[in-house]
Amino acid sequence: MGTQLTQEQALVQVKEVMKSYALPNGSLPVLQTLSFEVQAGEFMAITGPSGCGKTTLLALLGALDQPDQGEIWIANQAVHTLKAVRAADYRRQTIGFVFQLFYLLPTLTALENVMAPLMPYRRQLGFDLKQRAQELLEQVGLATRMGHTPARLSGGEQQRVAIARALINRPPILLADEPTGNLDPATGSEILELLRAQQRQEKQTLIMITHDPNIAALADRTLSLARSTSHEQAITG
Ligand SMILES: Nc1ncnc2c1ncn2[C@@H]1O[C@H](COP(=O)(O)OP(=O)(O)OP(=O)(O)O)[C@@H](O)[C@H]1O
Repeated sequence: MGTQLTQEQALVQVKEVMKSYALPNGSLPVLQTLSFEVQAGEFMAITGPSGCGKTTLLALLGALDQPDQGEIWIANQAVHTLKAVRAADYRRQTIGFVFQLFYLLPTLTALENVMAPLMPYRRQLGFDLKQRAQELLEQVGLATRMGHTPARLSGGEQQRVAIARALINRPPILLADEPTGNLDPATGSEILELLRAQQRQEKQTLIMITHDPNIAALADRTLSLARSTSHEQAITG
C-alpha cells in the first residue's frame, strides 16, 4: 500500500525534531534536534537508557503524537502535520506496530484480533480479509490456534498474533517497541527471527526499540539516544 518513492529519497526522513512534554512545573525536553534517515528495507535499532525518548520517537514516527518542531517525512508524507483521520489513514497504509505487551483485544479470538485493524474497511479492500488473516496466522505458526482468545495463548503465541496483526495491511514499515522484552530468551529469539524473516521476505523497513545489545548488533544501524539536557544522538553502522 506504500507510496512509490524516487530512488534518492530515504523512506524515513527525520529533520531537526524536537519534542517536550508539559509538566506542572515546566516542560520536560525529551528529543532535541534529532535528525536521521532510514532507507527502505533497512533494520534500524533504537537504543538508549530508560526515559531517553525511544517510545516518544516511535510515537512520532507512527503519527500517534506530533513534534513541537522539525519535520518527519515518511513515504513522501509529511507525518509531522498529520492529525486525527489523516493520521489514522497513514497508519493503516504505512505502519505496522508491534508492542512489548502485545495489546491484543481480550474478548476476540486470534483470528479476529488479526482482522481487527481492517474490519471497518473489509468491503473495499479488494481481497478476502479473513483469508489473509488465516494465511498470516499460518505463516507465524498458529494454524491450530486461530479460535483461541489471548488468555488461552502463551506470551510467545500472543506476540505471534500481534505480529500477524501488524502485517495485515502489508505495511512498508514495521515499528516495534521492545517486541521481545516480555518473553523468555528462547521465545524472544524465535519472535525476533520471525520478524527478521518477514522483513527480509517483504523488503520491509524495521525500526525496533531494544535494550538488548545482542539484538542491536543484528541491525543494519543503531540510533543511540542519550538522556541528557543536550540529548546527543549518534548513529553507528
Ligand atoms: N505523555 C507524557 N507526559 C509527560 N511526560 C512523558 C509523557 N510520555 C513520556 N514522558 C516522559 O518523557 C521521557 C521519555 O519517555 P519515553 O517513554 O519516550 O522513554 P523511553 O526511552 O522509551 O523509556 P523506556 O526505555 O523506559 O521505555 C520520560 O521521562 C517520560 O517520563
